[in-house]
Amino acid sequence: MASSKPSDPAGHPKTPVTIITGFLGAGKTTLLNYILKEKGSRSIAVIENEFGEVNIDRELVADNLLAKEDLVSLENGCVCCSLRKDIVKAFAEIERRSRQQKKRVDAIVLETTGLADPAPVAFTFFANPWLASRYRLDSIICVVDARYLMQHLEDGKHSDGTVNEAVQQIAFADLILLNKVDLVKDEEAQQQVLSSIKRINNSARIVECQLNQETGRPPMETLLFNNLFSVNRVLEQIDPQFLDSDSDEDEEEDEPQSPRSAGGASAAPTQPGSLDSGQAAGSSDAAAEAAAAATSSGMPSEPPAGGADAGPAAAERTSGETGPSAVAIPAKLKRKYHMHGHGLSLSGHKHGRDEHDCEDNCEECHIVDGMPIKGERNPKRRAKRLHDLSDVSSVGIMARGPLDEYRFNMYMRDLLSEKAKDIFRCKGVLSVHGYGNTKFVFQGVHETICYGPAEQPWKPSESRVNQVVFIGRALDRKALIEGFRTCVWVPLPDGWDEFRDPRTKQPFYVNRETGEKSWTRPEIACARVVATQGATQQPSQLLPRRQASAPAPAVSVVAARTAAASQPVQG
Ligand SMILES: Nc1nc2c(ncn2[C@@H]2O[C@H](COP(=O)(O)OP(=O)(O)OP(=O)(O)O)[C@@H](O)[C@H]2O)c(=O)[nH]1
Repeated sequence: MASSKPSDPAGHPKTPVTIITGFLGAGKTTLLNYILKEKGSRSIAVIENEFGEVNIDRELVADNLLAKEDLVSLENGCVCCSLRKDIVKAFAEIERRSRQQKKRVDAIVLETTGLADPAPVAFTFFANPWLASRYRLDSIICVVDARYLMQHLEDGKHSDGTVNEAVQQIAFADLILLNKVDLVKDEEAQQQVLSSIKRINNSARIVECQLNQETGRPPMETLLFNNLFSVNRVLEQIDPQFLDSDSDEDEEEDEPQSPRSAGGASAAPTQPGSLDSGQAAGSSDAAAEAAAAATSSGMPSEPPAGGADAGPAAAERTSGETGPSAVAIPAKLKRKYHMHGHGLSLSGHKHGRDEHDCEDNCEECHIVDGMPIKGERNPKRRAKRLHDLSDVSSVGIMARGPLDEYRFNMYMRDLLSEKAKDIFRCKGVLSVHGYGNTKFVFQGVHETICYGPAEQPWKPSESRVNQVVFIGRALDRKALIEGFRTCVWVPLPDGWDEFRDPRTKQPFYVNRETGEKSWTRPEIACARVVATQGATQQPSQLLPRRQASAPAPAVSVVAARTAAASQPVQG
């Protein structure tokens, strides 16, 4: 177990897991930061999943963590599809770290990307014996953006049967935080949002809130350790096939491999996503280490009922050999699951060769205690649901050097005036010229955009790299990068000073010697003159040497393109 004894007020022996879901920009990280700030003496580990090429959330969450080891990042993909296999590895990594540091973990919060379908994520806690033996799904919290919900529901309508992420997120929620109520003043619009939510999910608790305001947040005790997740509710009201396997990915390789089964090979995450190895204390084989640590460390660990305490791989072995596994599910569910899985009667069904009763345990059906055993699964699968993100991509940009405030504002203004509908989300961490050590955070959800200082300034040892990510539909990668490149501040040519129009804040430039005033930044004006006047003017006369020879601002683009951007993926 991750902890010596989780301090779960409900008295559960398993560590509770809270999944935070909700569309891009709804307020998930704001909620997570609130939880981390208000957690009191509880020790909370975080698994944070980021769709974008550049991980901004890690930066935004890190300040509220007691230790950087409390955060495991799953980057550049969705835990519901491309990174699904990494969920178990992330939990194993948390266990490895908590053992190493001899500290308990009371609860784990998993923040999914705004494009994730929570169903396959939740399913993993039932399908994977190792996870199921040590963790319980406490609740799925869906943060809803009151301002953009209607647009997201409408945008997500697919005639081809693919998943609408916004609908799935609400449908699977046990608690819905209807956030940003401050942005919807119109009562009719508020009612429309509320009734749309209720039409999708009328059993979840809905709490209207304003997560970015101290006075608008729900009480902490309603968020964690609330034991709201109910498999029965999911089966009865949302997805009768919830517990059926849904993809080939649930096969053997779903598990982190044991050193034995993998021949010592690394279970390192595969592209496009990656477990945040930067903070993984050098471990790329989290599962193997967890297995080793479990047997060698002096850390007390919970003995799960199924004897699956020696890491995920061991759980795989024991559940297959000795059963029953540690998975405890209600009798009603077992029956339901079993009926599902077989599509036959609860007992006395045919296996092709003989007929027998196997309600709870059946070697032939690979059912132990009513649950499928890893790799020896119930053969019936639910129809695959396409989690189609083929037209959604992310563009990550990293640039060294402070930004020119005005140019960056203009760049964003022009971009959003054209593409706000398609840019679902943009965010970044910025260094801005003229603001000393202040680190700026920039957050955009469609056309709503805001900048503000981060909780912590740039540290002296920190490399000041601007990091920005855009997530949306039909993004023009080249234009985004080129545009951003022009925002990096470069020194003025000698003899020029910058001023600001007091009303519009637009900068203008004055030549000290000649008194010439220009609204265009001199070095660009000079370059244009050169271009248009050709050989009649020498560039070196117009462009001061310092400027002419100044190195181009280093703008680098994160190489990997989000996998989901190029092809539909299963989830
Ligand atoms: N007006 C308003 N803004 C809010 C509220 N809650 C959060 N925000 C802002 O919404 C923006 C997005 O918030 P995040 O918490 O980063 O959203 P997210 O769901 O984590 O975003 P992704 O992880 O990118 O999907 C930030 O600028 C927040 O400050 C609120 O109640 N009202």
